[in-house]
Amino acid sequence: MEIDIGNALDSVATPGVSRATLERLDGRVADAHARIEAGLDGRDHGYAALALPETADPDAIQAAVDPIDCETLLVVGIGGSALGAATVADTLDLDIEVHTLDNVDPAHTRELLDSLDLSRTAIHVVSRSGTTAETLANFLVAREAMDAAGVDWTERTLVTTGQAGNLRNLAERHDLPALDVPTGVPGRFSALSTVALPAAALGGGDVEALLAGARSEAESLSGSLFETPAYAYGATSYALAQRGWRVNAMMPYAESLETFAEWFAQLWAESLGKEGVGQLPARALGATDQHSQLQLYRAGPRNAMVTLVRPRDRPDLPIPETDLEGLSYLGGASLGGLLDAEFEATEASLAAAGRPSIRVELERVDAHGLGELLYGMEAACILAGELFSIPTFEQPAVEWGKRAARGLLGGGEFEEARAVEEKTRLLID
Ligand SMILES: O=P(O)(O)OC[C@H]1O[C@](O)(CO)[C@@H](O)[C@@H]1O
Repeated sequence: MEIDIGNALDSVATPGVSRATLERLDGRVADAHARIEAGLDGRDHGYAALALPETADPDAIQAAVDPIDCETLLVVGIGGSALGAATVADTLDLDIEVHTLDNVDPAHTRELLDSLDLSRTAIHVVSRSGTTAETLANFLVAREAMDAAGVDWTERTLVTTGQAGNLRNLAERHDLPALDVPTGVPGRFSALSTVALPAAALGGGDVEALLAGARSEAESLSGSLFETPAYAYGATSYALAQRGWRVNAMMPYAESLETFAEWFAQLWAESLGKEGVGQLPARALGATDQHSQLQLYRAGPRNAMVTLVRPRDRPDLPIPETDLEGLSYLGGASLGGLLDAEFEATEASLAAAGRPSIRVELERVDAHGLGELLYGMEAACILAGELFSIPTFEQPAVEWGKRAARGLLGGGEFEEARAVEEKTRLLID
């Protein structure tokens, strides 16, 4: 993963980051790296995520999926328990279809289950806590659909969960194959583990290359942002946030990385959105969102930095020659050439408007490249969390709503549920 922070400098963006600021910030990066290294070595909660390229066990994951014969995998999970697998499945060319059930929309769940040949479908149900209502509800619905189709779901279900919890109990009661979530790794940092790698292993994806890509990023971690791409990204995003750029539009120029932008959104929002700080991650796609969101990023409030991601090498498709008026400049070019021109033009257009962007380049979008990107962004996020001085690995703010929903469903007495009923109303219809 190569990072170019040139367009975040104050010679380009207003306000941008001066080189002197980056030099000063590098002192704090060295301290943060020392903290990260100690946390990694001690396998401390959260930091343990950065050890996954070493601690993940691809053979155990392969052994868990080998008995499963399917054409379709249904990943039932939410947040970090779904986005990693969805990113791996949407980025890599797997030889199975992977669907993610990560919401409780009845119409969507019904439609998805009806569209599947359940006799050729396997379920990977994932929940670190083992108690997440949406995941367990969807699993109960999916297994009932298999029952109704005369399919033995116990033969086609793999579980990834913690040592305890409803899902662990269910796995034990039905003797389901179960993998452990990695110890000390919050969901949003767990893609390179038993949480998302089973989808890759089941679909013939190159798990070793994914981990090798992550390992190459791990080896680049050092005490300086000027030598560590991930830290350059994290530190510069932090410095831009401190200067009012509180939105981070993640804009990959590859359709296969669209879901990666969703994965990044959880990582960045749930890790850094605390104590009044953080950056709002916006999901964008290049070149498509040049025609929807770019107007705002160039001419709206001066609060959005853009992260532009692209592979240097990609399969291409020639544009046929044409004698159509005004189109000859396209004829003979290629879609990849056009996309790269769009990438560079968009980057330059932001600079021309004094708006910061960071360029992220991979050699190509493959298993190794994805491993680099996932690990690199995780390390960048952890570094940014150190600089923001916030508890990166917790997400206490999400619990209020869970208690309220549980109370509304009769799952216990929760004052939050009462607050829902006391909503202030001003109806206009
Ligand atoms: O894996 P679990 O425990 O089901 O949690 C799913 C997701 O829900 C959250 O806890 C937020 O509610 C995320 O941090 C997590 O990725």
